[in-house]
Amino acid sequence: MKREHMEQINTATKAVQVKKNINHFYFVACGGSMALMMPARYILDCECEIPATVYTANEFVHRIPKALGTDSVVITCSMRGKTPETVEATRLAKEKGALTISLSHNIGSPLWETTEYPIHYDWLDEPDMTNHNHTILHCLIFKILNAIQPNEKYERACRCIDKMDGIFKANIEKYSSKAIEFGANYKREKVIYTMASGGNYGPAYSFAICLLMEMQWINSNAIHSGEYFHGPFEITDADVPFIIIKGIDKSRYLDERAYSFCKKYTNKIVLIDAADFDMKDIDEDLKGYFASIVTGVVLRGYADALADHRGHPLTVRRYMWRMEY
Ligand SMILES: O=P(O)(O)OC[C@H]1O[C@](O)(CO)[C@@H](O)[C@@H]1O
Repeated sequence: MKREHMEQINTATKAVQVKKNINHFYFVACGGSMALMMPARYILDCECEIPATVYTANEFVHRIPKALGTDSVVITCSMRGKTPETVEATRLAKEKGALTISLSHNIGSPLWETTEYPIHYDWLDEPDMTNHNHTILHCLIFKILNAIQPNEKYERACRCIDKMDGIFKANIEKYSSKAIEFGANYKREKVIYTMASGGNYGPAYSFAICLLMEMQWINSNAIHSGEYFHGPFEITDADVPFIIIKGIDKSRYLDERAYSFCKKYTNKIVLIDAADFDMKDIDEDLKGYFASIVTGVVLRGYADALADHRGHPLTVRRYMWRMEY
């Protein structure tokens, strides 16, 4: 990881450490940037007694959570740093006295200027993927955990961060032919559902709403594996495609149950099982947490292949950033 990224993370962590009675961690962003925060919230929720919630920025702004105040830590994220809802949520949080930390690819953006503790991340043109948003956020979360409740586990987690570039690349390679197969076989589908739970729900949600709906104009919905049996399973049929993620965290059973049922009624399932990920050198008790960000990277490969086979670049939008909304 680049030195400036680590310094920004350490500065933000120190500011959190100074707060003695943190009442709530709020993760606030929009779309893909919000989905990015779900695995981070999952880690905090599993490891720490302080409540953590993910908000879409405009709901945060309009609802203004009652507990938001001087004891709160608000972590916001925006790739371009210009999404008005996210900038406003950060401004509001600061006004309420909360500690604000913001991740952005865009130094000097409105978000960067609004927040107290900005953290930069690189994106696809940076070869070392430990500088990308997912790993920067994981690093921040484990550093915060270690600052507020020191534990050798979190120190080990911080050391795992350096190994993630190799792990991402090994898994991109491992899944590259499967991704191409997916692109070729699914290019004419009008609808593709995703299903996951636990730390993998965020990547599944991001794939559904951003990569399929926004960037490919393919109908989709991210179904929570636990919720599948409470409505969505009624649409299961031989011609209804699903991408099912089986995680290796505490909710794996939910994914296995959904997969077992689904596969009885359709063969149109693309299964991505995190147990097959190449996670060498990651400590056993931390694999589940890191696998969720590998899922996102693997899914991105599937989206690239789909876009390629459809001749529909991921950059094309009809409305986003083009029309008034
Ligand atoms: O991360 P930013 O710059 O706030 O952008 C948010 C927008 O980008 C996406 O995450 C992906 O294009 C959208 O879902 C969302 O509207």
